[in-house]
Amino acid sequence: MSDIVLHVDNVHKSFGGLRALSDVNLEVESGKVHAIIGPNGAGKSTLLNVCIGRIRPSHGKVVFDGQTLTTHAPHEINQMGVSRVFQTPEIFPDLTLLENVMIPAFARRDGAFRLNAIRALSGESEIREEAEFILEDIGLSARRHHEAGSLSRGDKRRLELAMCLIQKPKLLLLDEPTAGMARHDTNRTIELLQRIKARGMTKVIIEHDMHVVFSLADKISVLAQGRIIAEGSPDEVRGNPKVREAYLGEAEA
Ligand SMILES: Nc1ncnc2c1ncn2[C@@H]1O[C@H](COP(=O)(O)OP(=O)(O)OP(=O)(O)O)[C@@H](O)[C@H]1O
Repeated sequence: MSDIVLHVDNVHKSFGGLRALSDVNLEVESGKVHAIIGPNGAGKSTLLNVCIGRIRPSHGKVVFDGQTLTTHAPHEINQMGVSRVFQTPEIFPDLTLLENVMIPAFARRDGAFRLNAIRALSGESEIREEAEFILEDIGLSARRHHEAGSLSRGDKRRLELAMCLIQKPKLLLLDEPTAGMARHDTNRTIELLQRIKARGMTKVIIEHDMHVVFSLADKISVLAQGRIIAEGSPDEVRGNPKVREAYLGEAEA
């Protein structure tokens, strides 16, 4: 029997007269990678932002692990076990990579970022060890004492992923995790996400790069003009003529 951890239930979102999402329903299975694809302006980021509490839907709700997310603030949703990687990395450029990865661990433990407590970090050996392990895992260990602002865009995105992983989320939401990366960085990120998948973490991923989508996704939902127009396994979606017309044909042309 399937085990659904995330339900998007009849979600609508309008910005003034513009309908960004219309009657969107999704079911995300525990431990799986669920990709959301679609052309530019389809509503993918809006949907992700509804899931993390940054945008309130005009109608409908999102339920995660039996709790309604749409009535909670972003930091409360984070405390419930939902982490996200944004299109533009949200890191602390003046702090070292190690400090960047340690801070969200305090947020997970204390319920808030303790930016002013950086000097106390050295005493937190358990969290430091965990952060060192994660930096090793994502291949940034050699630069752990460098300032995060000195990293390339691709490495900043991987650092942000590490900042999510230390929170041990039950659900990880990724908004174009490989955007702006060179092919070898993209492949490293795919390999990292495959390793995380093997550990059973549920993921929702928005991605334009079909190589990434077909390498990772168990299920794909296709959004076009704010509506889900197709859903299924990668093979089902690849062969769906509506999808080819709305998106894949365009991407593969
Ligand atoms: N805050 C906002 N105010 C007004 N319109 C918005 C806002 N956010 C998004 N939109 C509009 O809603 C629609 C969906 O945008 P969204 O960013 O969710 O699409 P997307 O599928 O993520 O696109 P892309 O792939 O280009 O990132 C677009 O027409 C966009 O211009």
